[in-house]
Amino acid sequence: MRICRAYTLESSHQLTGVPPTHKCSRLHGHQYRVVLTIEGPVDPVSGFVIDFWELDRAFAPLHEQLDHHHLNDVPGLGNPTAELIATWIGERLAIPGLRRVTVYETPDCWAEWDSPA
Ligand SMILES: Nc1nc2c(c(=O)[nH]1)N=C([C@H](O)[C@H](O)COP(=O)(O)OP(=O)(O)OP(=O)(O)O)CN2
Ligand SMILES: [Zn+2]
Repeated sequence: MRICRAYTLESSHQLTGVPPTHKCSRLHGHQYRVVLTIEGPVDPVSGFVIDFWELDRAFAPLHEQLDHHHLNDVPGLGNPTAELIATWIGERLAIPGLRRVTVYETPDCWAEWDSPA
């Protein structure tokens, strides 16, 4: 079974790996959508793979660091592309069964980090 939990971030950034002529080298912001995907068996007592509240607790410190912040200033996120934000989140979340972190930069553009395990 797979379950998913989505969070919203309002953050600014500018990309440092693109030429100065690229519009994303300039300061701008996005409403990011972060989706955590967890895979595992359904516990026969709780009926849960994992309690959504446990996901909230695990993600809260990262949300605190990212939401309403300039992402370039977050340690480890010097060039905050969707790919590198998804990796940053995936590498910092210790959630049993975490399979995927999806970061939507816009409704039409997203990146997916898959757990190496
Ligand atoms: N592979 C990636 N490509 C791009 C990324 C990225 O993270 N990974 N990021 C950007 C910029 O951050 C840019 O802001 C993305 O927005 P864009 O696609 O331009 O969407 P808009 O909201 O600006 O919509 P438009 O319709 O294009 O105005 C670029 N590339
Ligand atoms: Zn952008």
